[in-house]
Amino acid sequence: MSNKEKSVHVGEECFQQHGPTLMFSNIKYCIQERVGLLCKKGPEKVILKDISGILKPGMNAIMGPTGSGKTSLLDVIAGRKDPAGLRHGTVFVDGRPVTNDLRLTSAYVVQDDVLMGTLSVRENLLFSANLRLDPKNHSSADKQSRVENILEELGLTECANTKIGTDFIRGVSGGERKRCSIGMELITAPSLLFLDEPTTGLDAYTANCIISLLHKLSRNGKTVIFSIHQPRYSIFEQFDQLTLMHKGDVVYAGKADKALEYFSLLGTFIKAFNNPADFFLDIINGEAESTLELPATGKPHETLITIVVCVLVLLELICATDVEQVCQAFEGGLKTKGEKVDYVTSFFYQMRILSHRAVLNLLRTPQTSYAQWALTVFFALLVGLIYYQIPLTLPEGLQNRSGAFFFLVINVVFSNLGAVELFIKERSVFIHENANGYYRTSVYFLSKIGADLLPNRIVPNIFFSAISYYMMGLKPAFLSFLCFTLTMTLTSIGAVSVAFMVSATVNSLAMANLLVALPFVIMMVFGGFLVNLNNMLSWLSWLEWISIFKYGMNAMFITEMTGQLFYVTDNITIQGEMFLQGQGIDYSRWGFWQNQVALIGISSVCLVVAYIQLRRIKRWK
Ligand SMILES: Nc1ncnc2c1ncn2[C@@H]1O[C@H](COP(=O)(O)OP(=O)(O)OP(=O)(O)O)[C@@H](O)[C@H]1O
Repeated sequence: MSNKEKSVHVGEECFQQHGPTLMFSNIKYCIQERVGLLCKKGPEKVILKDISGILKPGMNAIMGPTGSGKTSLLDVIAGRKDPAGLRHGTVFVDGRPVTNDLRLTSAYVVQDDVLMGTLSVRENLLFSANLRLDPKNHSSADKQSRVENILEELGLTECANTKIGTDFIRGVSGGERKRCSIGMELITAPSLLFLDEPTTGLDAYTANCIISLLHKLSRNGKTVIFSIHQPRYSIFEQFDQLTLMHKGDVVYAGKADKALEYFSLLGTFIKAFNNPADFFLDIINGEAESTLELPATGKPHETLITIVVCVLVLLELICATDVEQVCQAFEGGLKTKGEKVDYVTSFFYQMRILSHRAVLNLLRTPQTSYAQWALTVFFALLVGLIYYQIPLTLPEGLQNRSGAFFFLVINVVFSNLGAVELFIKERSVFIHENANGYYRTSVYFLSKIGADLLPNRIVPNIFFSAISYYMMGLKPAFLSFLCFTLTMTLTSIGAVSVAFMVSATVNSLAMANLLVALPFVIMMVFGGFLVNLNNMLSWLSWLEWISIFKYGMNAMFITEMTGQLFYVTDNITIQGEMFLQGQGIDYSRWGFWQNQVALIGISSVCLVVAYIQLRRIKRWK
C-alpha cells in the first residue's frame, strides 16, 4: 500500500490522503515606496521580516489584522509575488526547493473571483480543463468526467448550467461563484491549494460552507493554505495549523488548538464565551488585557520562535530528503524570475478554445454589438440623406463630396472609441489565466482581435459603405464601390488599432478614453484638410504622415474623382483629376494603393505595440 493510499491519522483527524508539507525559512520581503508626483524611489518598506514556518497537510490558516502581511506571505510562498522584492528566504515543498513549476502545479484562488461572467459554471470548469490538462493524457471524455466530478464534489450540480453573471446577466450566488473559482483550480488535481481570503464578502453561513468544503479537501490529499480575516468560531475550529501575523512578523506558528495554551503561558487569558480568533486579533491589536509584549525585530521570543521553526524546518528536511538534497534546496530558493512557462496545450488548440470563448462572449453580450450596428445603420442613413444623390455640377458637386468624405472618415474613426475597453474589461481575467499557464499571450491577443475585428469593424463597415455609397450617388462602377469599401474598412482598422494599443497600455477606462481621443484629434487637425500646413504650423507638418484621416480621404477622393466630369455650365466641364492636382494628391494607380499601404502600416505598428504592451503587463502581485 502506497503512502498516499494509507489512511493517516494526524491528531484526532482522519486523513484519507496526505498532502505535501510546505516550509518557508527566513523570508524577507521589501517593497520600494514611490514618492511625489514623479514617483521617485522612496525608502524601502519591509513587509515580511525574516519569517519562517511550517505548513502541514490539513487546514493552514494565516491570520492577522489588516496590513499585517497575510496576503504577502501567501503570495511569496505561492510564488505569485514579484521576486524583485525578495531579499532572502527559501520555500520548500516536501523538502524540495520551490521553482516556477510550483506556480503551475499548485493552485491559487484569488480573493476577487476571476471568472468569465458570460459562461456557465460548467463551461468555466471545462475551459480550465481544456487548457490545463494535457490532451495527450486526457481525452475529451476524461475532461468532461473530471468536470462532472468536481461539480459533484463542490455541490455545484444544481447551478452547473447557470451563468456566472455580468452587468447584464443575473448569475450565480457569491458562494457558488467562490466554489466555482475553487473548482477552476481543482481541475489539475493540485496537492497544494492557496486561497487569498476565501470567505471575504460572504455571509457567515456561506463562509462556513466554503471552509467546510476546504476542510473536506484537506482530508483528501490537499494541503490547504489560506489567509483569513476574522473567522467565527465554527470556522476557527476547523483549522489545523495557525500562523498569526503582526506587522510582517509571525507571532504564533503552530497547532491551532494549542494557540490559546501558548498565549496563556505568556500571561494572556481568554474571557469566557470569547471567540479565540477574536481574542488573538485583540492581543495583536493590543486590546486584550495581558502582560504580553508582541514581538518586534530583535525581541527575545521572536528569536525563539525563529530558532524553533528553523530547527523544525531542518528536521523535516532531513527526514524528507538526504543531506545532499537539503544542501541543493538551500541553494535553490525562490529565484523563479525568468523561468519559462511550459504550456500543456499547443498554440492552435489554445486558439480554438479561446476563439470559441470569445465568440460565446460576443453572442451572449449582444448589447454592445446591437448598439454598434444600430449606430452604423443610423449614420449611414444620415450621411446618405444629408448628401442624397450629390450632383456633378459645380461648385456643390465638389463641396458636397469633400464634406461627405470628411464626415465619413470622422464617423469611421470616432465610432471606434468604444474599442478601448477590449483589453481593460477582462484584464484581471487575462492576468490570472495567463499567469496560471492557461494560454500564451499571443493566443489571447489574436483571439480577442479576431473576435472584435470581423463582427464589430469589418462587416458593419461593408454595410455602412453599401448604404451610404449608393444613397450619395457616387460613381456607379462596382469596382469604385469596392475601392471605397476597402478604404473605409482599412481606415476603421487603423483607428481601432490605435484604440487597442491604448487599451493594452493603461488599466483605467477613464484614462484610456482620454488617451485615445487625443491622437484622433491630432490626426484630424493635421490631416491636411482643416489646416494648410504649408503656411501655418509648418514645423508640425510631419504629423500628416501619421494621419489616418489623410490616407482615408485621399483614397476616397482618388476613387471618386478620377475619370469624373464636373459641369461648370452645360457646355463647360472640368475633369476630376484637376481637383486632385490642385490638392497635390497623386492619383496614379500606386498613388491610390500607397494610401492603403500606409493605413495597413499604421494598423500593424499599433497592433505590434499593443501586443508588446500586453506582454509587459505585470503578472506578479
Ligand atoms: N505591491 C505592494 N505595493 C505597496 N505596498 C504593498 C504591496 N504589497 C503589500 N504592500 C503593503 O504591505 C503591507 C501588508 O500587505 P498585505 O496585503 O500582505 O496585508 P494583509 O494582512 O493581507 O492585509 P488585508 O487583510 O487588508 O488584505 C500593507 O501595508 C500593504 O500596503
